[in-house]
Amino acid sequence: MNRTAASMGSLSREWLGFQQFPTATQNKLVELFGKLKQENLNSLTIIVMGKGGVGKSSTVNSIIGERVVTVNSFQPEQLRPTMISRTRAGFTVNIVDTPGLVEGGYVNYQALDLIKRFLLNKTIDVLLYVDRLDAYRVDDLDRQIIKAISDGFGKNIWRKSLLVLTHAQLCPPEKLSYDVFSSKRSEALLKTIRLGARIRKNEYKDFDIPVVLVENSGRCNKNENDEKILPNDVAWIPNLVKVITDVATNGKNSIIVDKKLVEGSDSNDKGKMFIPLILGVQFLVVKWIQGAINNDIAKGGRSL
Ligand SMILES: Nc1nc2c(ncn2[C@@H]2O[C@H](COP(=O)(O)OP(=O)(O)OP(=O)(O)O)[C@@H](O)[C@H]2O)c(=O)[nH]1
Ligand SMILES: [Mg+2]
Repeated sequence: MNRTAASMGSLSREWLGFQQFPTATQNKLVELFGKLKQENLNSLTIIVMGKGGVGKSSTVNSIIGERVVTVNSFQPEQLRPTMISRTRAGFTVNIVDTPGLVEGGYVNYQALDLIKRFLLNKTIDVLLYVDRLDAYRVDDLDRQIIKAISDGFGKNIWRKSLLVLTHAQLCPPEKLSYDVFSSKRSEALLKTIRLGARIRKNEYKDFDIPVVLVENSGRCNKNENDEKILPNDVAWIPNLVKVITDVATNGKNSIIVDKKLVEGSDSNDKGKMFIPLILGVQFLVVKWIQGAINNDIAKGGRSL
């Protein structure tokens, strides 16, 4: 487990943005990284995925404490994945920002393929699946994108994942309290993740996906220690990093992106093998229904 930044094939820089964090946050992060180092983990590779424009790049910038990737309000920005590596006191964080997986109403399978190729020979320790807290619906597209991630990286990636909800400094609609609103939104998304990843009821415990709320806005409220806080008073940056380290050390295997994974699991091609079989079964079913109808007509004719 002694993967260093050098062996990841990346150029790791001193983490200058770290000093931007308030002292209270810095102390908490140093403690968390210290715990990881005690477990012989000297680096973490985090990948950030989700639909377009949900705040992936903003979240990467918030974690690093610098504007390392471009944030764009009105057009899809990122076309290919980028890896940012920062080292602080012997601990390296590698974080991979990716292009949105849904653009213009469709799952962008090409983008997913690009991400897989980019990650070849890397190990994913944690997946941040990002969406917005301030949205009110989940639809079939959400399920499709989850399914695409599962097909691409294997269902087990959800054992190393957390759900990150941005735009968390909101006033809930109607009379809902903040906590009730955010748990309703989280539950709806978790349900979709279980559905899309085909996680069965008896597996829920094994695929326990934590939810973390995030507010990337510069106008985020702060506590007396100058840490950015949510309406429920949680200092969210140390909380996010804490949950990331929890997931990294949850005892489940990290996802190794090898050649087999990149080339072998093209589910579209796999699906094609079954087309003749499906057509055959369809043919038999149609024949059987036709037979039944003919039978009914024959019987009906007699009873008239
Ligand atoms: N208020 C608020 N705005 C946010 C938050 N996160 C992101 N934004 C804004 O949402 C817009 C899109 O953010 P990005 O970080 O570029 O989103 P993205 O998911 O990286 O987008 P793509 O790379 O195009 O897929 C920008 O205008 C951000 O400033 C947040 O937590 N709160
Ligand atoms: Mg982006």
